Amino acid sequence: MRIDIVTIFPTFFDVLDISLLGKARLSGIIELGVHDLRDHTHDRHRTVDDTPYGGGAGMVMKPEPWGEALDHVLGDGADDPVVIFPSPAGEVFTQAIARELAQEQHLVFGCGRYEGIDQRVFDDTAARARVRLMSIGDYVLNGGEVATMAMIEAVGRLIPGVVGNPESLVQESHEDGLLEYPSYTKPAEWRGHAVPPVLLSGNHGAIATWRHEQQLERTRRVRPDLLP
Ligand SMILES: Nc1c(O)cccc1[N+](=O)[O-]
Repeated sequence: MRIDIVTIFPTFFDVLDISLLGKARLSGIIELGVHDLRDHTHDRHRTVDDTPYGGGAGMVMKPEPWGEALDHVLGDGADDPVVIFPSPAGEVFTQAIARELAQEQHLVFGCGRYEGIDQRVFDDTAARARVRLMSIGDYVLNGGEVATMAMIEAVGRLIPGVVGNPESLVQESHEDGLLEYPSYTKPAEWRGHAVPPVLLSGNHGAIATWRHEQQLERTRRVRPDLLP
């Protein structure tokens, strides 16, 4: 998979050189390009924003630099890219969407800042690529970089070969629509807290039953909205 990111803060993504995603890049499983939007400006101040038509507070990101940057990143579009713009006005990013995106050949993330990106950038891009505005939650961030990082991690770890043991992807929160069960490791007793005896029983059937019951109880208590 190829991932491209357009941002005014390219060094924000230096962290993608480490850990699992860094290894995936070294092994060629993931190819990453980070592009500075200001490289697609042509004035002395490398201007990327301007005042909003219709008035209002804040600044809006200009269409020209975005148009040029996305022309560069999308190329002829032969690999059928999906262009994702993190936005509070987007569809909610879920594990199911992460699984969908992990099947794609080419993802492009457009990180907006200020009051957002001129709408015509979305419209112009949608004429030549699949465009999705995506939200990671109902709260206010200063831009799309943090959301992009979260989505890249959620998608990247699902790409075959990125996570060493694929089994570890199966029993996780949201993977089966439920929250994950509580986990324990040695010692069997710690500060007066004992590990649930069933986990020490060696009875795999009973352990599986207990874990599913814990998932249901936790989901009912914390995230009843996830239950059918
Ligand atoms: N919530 C938010 C925002 O306020 C700004 C950019 C992106 C997001 N988001 O992805 O959720």
